[in-house]
Amino acid sequence: MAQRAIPKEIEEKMQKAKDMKPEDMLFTYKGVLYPSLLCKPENFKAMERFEAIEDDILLVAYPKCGFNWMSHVLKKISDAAHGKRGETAQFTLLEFADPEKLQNLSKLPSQRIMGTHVQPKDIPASFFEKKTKVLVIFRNPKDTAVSYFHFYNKNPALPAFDSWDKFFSQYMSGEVMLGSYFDHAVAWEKHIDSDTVKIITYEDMIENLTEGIQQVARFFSLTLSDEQVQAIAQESTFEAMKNKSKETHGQMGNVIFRKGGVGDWKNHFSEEQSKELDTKFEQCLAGTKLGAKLKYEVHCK
Ligand SMILES: Nc1ncnc2c1ncn2[C@@H]1O[C@H](COP(=O)(O)OS(=O)(=O)O)[C@@H](OP(=O)(O)O)[C@H]1O
Repeated sequence: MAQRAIPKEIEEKMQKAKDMKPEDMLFTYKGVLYPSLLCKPENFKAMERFEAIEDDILLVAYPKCGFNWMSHVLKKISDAAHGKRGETAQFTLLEFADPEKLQNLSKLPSQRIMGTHVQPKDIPASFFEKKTKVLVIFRNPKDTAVSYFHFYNKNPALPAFDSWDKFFSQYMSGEVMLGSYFDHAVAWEKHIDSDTVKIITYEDMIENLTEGIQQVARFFSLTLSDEQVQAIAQESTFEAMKNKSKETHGQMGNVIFRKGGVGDWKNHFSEEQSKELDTKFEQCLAGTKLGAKLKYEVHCK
């Protein structure tokens, strides 16, 4: 039986979306939009006080950059390295955990694996103070936008967009859940030389999943045999994960595992939109290490 990645309680909360007006589905906290059904302002207050420890694992991603993929890979790596089978504690996003749940997280035995979609400035300070290792997965901004557009339209807990053009314009201005892709990218660029932060890209994982798994394991000082790496790679392809998604993600399976891969932006962007995003990328990330890592010329031109 595959382990559930989306807890039943989150699915139950999302059922309430049927009774909600689209305008009530998101709320603003400190200038950023969050999903009303899953986050509450008190969650963020409790997060500020959360105590990380050095051997925790924190996975961070802007929405649609490959969080579910990497969280699956991480759990498999941790289970294999620690000789467990599907036992690694199920984790939820820190911002979705109410204060009581966050308190309970504190009682979990190590090695805890946690995740978040928030910007570095909103990550509990203790992660940085304790030098906890933080893995960040990024994806090129054009495919991220397309994935996000479909997510908004398929996710019952988010207000649907009646056109790609409308979504694109809000994505560019950062008026989407979790804010601007570019604010996240610029913020992570400042951490790129840190020994405790590793940034990996979706596209590099697509190109060489085995190498991606090895890099992640090495970063967390977890030792895997070649056979274990191969087995994790086989269980972590898009097809393998999509096939199991009903079991692991319930009704959200089809919403999250949509198409996978690189380049779907070419089926959505107009030439003008493509140029607009090129200019924004140039302004925010040209000449930066994260900009180079994203291989924009290869994946976005
Ligand atoms: N194993 C594997 N291989 C390749 N691609 C994968 C995989 N698992 C998930 N995905 C794709 O990742 C996109 C979803 O991103 P997230 O998991 O970050 O979404 S979320 O923000 O947490 O809802 C979404 O991208 P799109 O298909 O382009 O929409 C998923 O299909």
